[in-house]
Amino acid sequence: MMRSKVLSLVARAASNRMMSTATKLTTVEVNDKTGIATLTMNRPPVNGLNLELLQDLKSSIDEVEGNKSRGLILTSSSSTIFSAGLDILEMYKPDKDRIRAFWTQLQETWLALYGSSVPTAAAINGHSPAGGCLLATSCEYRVMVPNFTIGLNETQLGIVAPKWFMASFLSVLPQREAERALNQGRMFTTEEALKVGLIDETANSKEEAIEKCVAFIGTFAKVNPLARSLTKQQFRAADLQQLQNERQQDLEKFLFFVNQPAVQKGLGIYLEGLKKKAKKQ
Ligand SMILES: CCCCCCCC/C=C\C=C\CC(=O)SCCNC(=O)CCNC(=O)[C@H](O)C(C)(C)COP(=O)(O)OP(=O)(O)OC[C@H]1O[C@@H](n2cnc3c(N)ncnc32)[C@H](O)[C@@H]1OP(=O)(O)O
Repeated sequence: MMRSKVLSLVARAASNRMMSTATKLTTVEVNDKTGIATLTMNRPPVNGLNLELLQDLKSSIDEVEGNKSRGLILTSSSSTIFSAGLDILEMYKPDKDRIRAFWTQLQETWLALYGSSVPTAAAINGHSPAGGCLLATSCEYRVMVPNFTIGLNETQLGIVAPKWFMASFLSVLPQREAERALNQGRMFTTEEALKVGLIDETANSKEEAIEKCVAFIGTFAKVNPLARSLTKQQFRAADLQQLQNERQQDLEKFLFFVNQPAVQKGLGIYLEGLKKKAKKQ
């Protein structure tokens, strides 16, 4: 390795603090110069959102809220996948207690991310279907690397995105665009996502995506943090309150829906298709 590269790695390590090492599925690294935290999902192969990853995500978001970071950038350790969305294995032939805990945790994680008091941005360095898109659209800004896809594809799996998934989508896209894309279960390429406004910028690499997220968060440098965060909360309060008010009904609806034989059959076929595709590669 060239000496300059070694020196730059040493300098970078010195200016970044690893905040959470106890959790294995996410890491939080705070840059000492910018004060911005990078939250990285690390559940190979596809960052499928299972109960444990959702728990780690929630505790990492809480950690960033608590450590006075100037902002939060959400990204992935994979070079091709931001997140494949909910881990379908949590929903297919589910364990009765675990699936309750799983959905409840998903609700909590969304409430924490969408309602976060710090500025949030997603450096989308890979595919981002369904729950992956939910995470990205829960942030305030999105920068995506080319040649990947993003969208809420639930109808393609024979499932229905709940109202709060739609709320995140609608905080980014105009209603007409959001409704059509959701009904179609449309996945957008990076270029299409930029055109329609689902993402804010493109970047040629994960590093560049993070730099652009840092620049976005930097736009708040001269804004009073309390005024900024209360303004954000007011924009998002109705969506957050709606889920808070309906959490139990939302859970029961999900359990009823996911346990329908037709839905189970559809999930089984979809999983089989994914596995066949993986074997061919
Ligand atoms: C009336 C109101 C009612 C309200 C009811 C509410 C009901 C709502 C319910 C649920 C909502 C769900 C939202 C979701 O997030 S569902 C998940 C949707 N995700 C997807 O469709 C993505 C599927 N995956 C892919 O498209 C690809 O895997 C991709 C992410 C593009 C990566 O491709 P590639 O790099 O080629 O990797 P492989 O396809 O080979 O996958 C590697 C292994 O990972 C497994 N895999 C992939 N995705 C998932 C997943 N989401 N869950 C579980 N497992 C997944 C895949 O099978 C491979 O496994 P293996 O190596 O064992 O064969």
